Amino acid sequence: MSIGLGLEGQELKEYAGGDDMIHLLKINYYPPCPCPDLVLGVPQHTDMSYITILVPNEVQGLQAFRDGHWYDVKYVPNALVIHIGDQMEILSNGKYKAVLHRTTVTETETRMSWPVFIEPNGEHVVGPHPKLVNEENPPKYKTKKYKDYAYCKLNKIPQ
Ligand SMILES: O=C(O)CCC(=O)C(=O)O
Ligand SMILES: [Fe+2]
Repeated sequence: MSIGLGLEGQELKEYAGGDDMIHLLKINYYPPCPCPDLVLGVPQHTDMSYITILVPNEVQGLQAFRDGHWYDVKYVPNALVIHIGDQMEILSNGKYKAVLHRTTVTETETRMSWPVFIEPNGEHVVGPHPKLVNEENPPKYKTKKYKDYAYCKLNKIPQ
């Protein structure tokens, strides 16, 4: 991903916090629902992380939004799903876009997923990488501590 932005191989990871980055495992459990058309498992959102590495069980349910449509993210046995999250969008000054996604439920089957959110520690300051901004490409995002970003996002306060 670093090379994709024209940086050296390790530069993005180093600026993102290197080995101080946090790996946060969440376990999602979506039981069967009698009215699957009326509810969502998780409402639409982007993840706050840099990236999310997700292992789903075999029950279809994850959807991603693109060009005005929701698309099923097809279950592929033994494959990992990688989401780009908000911090990666910020770090790349908007070149990589955080993916809007949601989950549906079914009437008969239990879905589970195990996302690992790779994110900065709370004190880490995140903003567009200095090598990706200049006069023609001014920063599109504020630079702030991750804990302050998370506070605003969770409390729906503008960033
Ligand atoms: O269950 C899934 O596939 C996605 C869950 C999710 O988006 C989340 O926990 O942030
Ligand atoms: Fe998510």
